[in-house]
Amino acid sequence: MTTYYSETVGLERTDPSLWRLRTDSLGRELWAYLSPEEAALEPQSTYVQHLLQVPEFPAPKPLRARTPFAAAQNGADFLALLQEDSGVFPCQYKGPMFMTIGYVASHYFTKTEIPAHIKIELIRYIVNTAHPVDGGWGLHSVDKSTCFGTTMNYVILRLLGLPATHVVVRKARKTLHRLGGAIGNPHWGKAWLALLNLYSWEGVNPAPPEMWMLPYAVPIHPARWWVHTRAIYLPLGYLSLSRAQCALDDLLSAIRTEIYTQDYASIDFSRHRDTVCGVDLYYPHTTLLNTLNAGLVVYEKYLRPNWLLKRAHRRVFELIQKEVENTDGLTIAPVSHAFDLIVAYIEGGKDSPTYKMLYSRVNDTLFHGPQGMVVMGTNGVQVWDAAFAVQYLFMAGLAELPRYRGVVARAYTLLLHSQFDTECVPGSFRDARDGGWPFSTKTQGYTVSDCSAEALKAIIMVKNSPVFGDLPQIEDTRLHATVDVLLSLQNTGSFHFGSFSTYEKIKATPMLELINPAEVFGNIMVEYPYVECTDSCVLGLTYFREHYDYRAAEVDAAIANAIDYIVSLQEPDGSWYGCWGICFTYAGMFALEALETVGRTYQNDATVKKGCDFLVARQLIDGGWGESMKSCETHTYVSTRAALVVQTAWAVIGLLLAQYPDRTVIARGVKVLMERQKENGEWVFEEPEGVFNHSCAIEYASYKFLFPIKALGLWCARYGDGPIH
Ligand SMILES: CC(C)=CCC[C@@H](C)[C@H]1CC[C@@]2(C)C3=C(CC[C@]12C)[C@@]1(C)CC[C@H](O)C(C)(C)[C@@H]1CC3
Repeated sequence: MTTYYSETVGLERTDPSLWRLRTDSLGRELWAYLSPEEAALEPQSTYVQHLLQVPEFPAPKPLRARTPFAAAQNGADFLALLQEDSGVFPCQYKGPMFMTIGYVASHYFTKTEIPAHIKIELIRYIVNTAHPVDGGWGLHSVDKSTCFGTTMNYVILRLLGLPATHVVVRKARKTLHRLGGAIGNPHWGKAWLALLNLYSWEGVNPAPPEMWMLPYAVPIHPARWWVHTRAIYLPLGYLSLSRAQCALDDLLSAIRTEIYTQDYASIDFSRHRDTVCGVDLYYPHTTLLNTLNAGLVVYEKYLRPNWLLKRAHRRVFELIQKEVENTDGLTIAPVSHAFDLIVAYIEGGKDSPTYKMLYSRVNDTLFHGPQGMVVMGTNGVQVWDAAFAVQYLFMAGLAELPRYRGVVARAYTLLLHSQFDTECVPGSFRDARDGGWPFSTKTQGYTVSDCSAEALKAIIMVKNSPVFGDLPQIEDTRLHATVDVLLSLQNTGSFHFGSFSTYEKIKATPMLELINPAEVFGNIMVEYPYVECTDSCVLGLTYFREHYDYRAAEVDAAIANAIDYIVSLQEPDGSWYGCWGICFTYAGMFALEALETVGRTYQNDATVKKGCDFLVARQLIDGGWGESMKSCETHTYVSTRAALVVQTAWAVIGLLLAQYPDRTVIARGVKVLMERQKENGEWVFEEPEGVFNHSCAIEYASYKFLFPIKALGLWCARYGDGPIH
């Protein structure tokens, strides 16, 4: 078993053999730590055995794959061991380093004890992801150390019980001081510190909740903002309005003396609302925002009438309660969940229904792993991975083989259980969702355009396969409902006509980005057009119309407009910028795949030709492709030195689907996939595969199986099986 840094600095660990991951038919993932007696009665799944490197894991011992099809099968056999009975392919959806602070700070604020086995593993994860040189933390796990990341994770370690003298804490404190101390935190960091009484609300920029009381018709109404940003600023508005802080105690008093480079009492926090450490600052304030903030500070201090303050509190809490109802207490993601939990605690205490519903979901985003436990970016990747697994096993010619029937059937069943069949509560500023699919689980409650389209395509593949006729069938009308949702999501107004965004249409001007107060993320204020989401929606709709003629004219128009949008978005050099996967390789694959569904190939289409030539020009000496997270931040292609499996698979898929003519180019990529595959059929983690908001890396653990299997299968479909020379 690997010895982790945390063990070398004397930190305890829990017993890997006592952890169990429990998933249910809705894809909920909950970790449990059993007693030895209980553990003896409930065997560990092969997924958990593999994840925690438990020796009992029944690693396959296949013959070394000599051909692409054999490699695809070995990969699929290994993937099957990573699927739970519920159909879920669980994964530690990790990368962002600013999620766990919510879990720990909300427990501390509400004086709720965190169980020891969770504490131990939360500490381990943070210690094991400390920057190897300076011991700090960044915005994400492969980032340089930043003030935000280092402060948040330093405070967590101290709140979870590590002493200020611990070597890890000392080293991180040194880096925090080198970064100018905690005074330089971005907005969300200042808010967390203020809630913990480690900072003053005087030094936090306003987040006026009164905006929620405006008529919806107002163009900058917060209900028109991106779902994640509005979900965070809703409770944050309440908390900054009430200046909520937990009582000062000895531990907090000590931390106050550790995280600043000057005496706490001497800090005039009101002068530091805009103080953000240079390395953190990805998205500086505009003059407009600074002017607005200055005006709001005066308004809050001298002008806001008390009756309005009370009304605003009421309005915000009412909307939080609706969010809780729409998501069964989960809320859209962990950052807002933690803020909402604190608001519910202030409003009604631990016995209030809203607090109880929120707290019942507090562990839904906690996920364990060999380095320790972390709060994930969402409550999982369930629908997204299941939809790809079903599709790609079909595309690789494996799905209908007896040995993979179970894998497909279980993933398909999860998809059936995950389709939305209710609408949100009235007055929650949410669109129709009946028929849509989420990224993670039905409980999370938020339709995502590309997840709905990819799930639709997966479902139709199974529905049309004779091999799966005995599975529960989904009515055609339920698929029509999906198309209704997809058609309702396309941007058909004046913003980026024909494109698809993530959760909703673009509802407000991208000019709102001028008042993006988060400083560490780009493009979070409103919905944006995304080439990947548009591509996926084309894939879903073109596959749908091959089998159904429901709303045929509108589907045709939606596809045509989307294709025009995709073509219009191509850069002069033939690339498309990817926002959710790293980066031009990811978006290039998706775009070429979408264009192929409408018959555009290398031979007959200039856009496709340029797209392929862009990728081929970046093939590495070793025959593969590799792209760095730096591409996302700089908006230019930044190659890695050596190939990465997932991006090589993406490039191979794009070139194959575009019918790129030079077989040898693609063969070199296929060879990399086969060489990187381990004896037992697995591909191992190399680099984070995903990104969001231009600046934060996030890992998609299933991609290293899903995309190579698809690439190898598509190669065989085009060139037949047989040794690659
Ligand atoms: C800046 C903020 C608010 C941070 C909180 C984290 C969220 C915003 C992230 C975490 C996971 C995340 C990247 C995700 C997405 C949006 C932003 C998320 C939810 C979406 C749904 C966007 C559409 C993408 O095609 C895809 C479906 C892959 C992802 C899934 C993960």
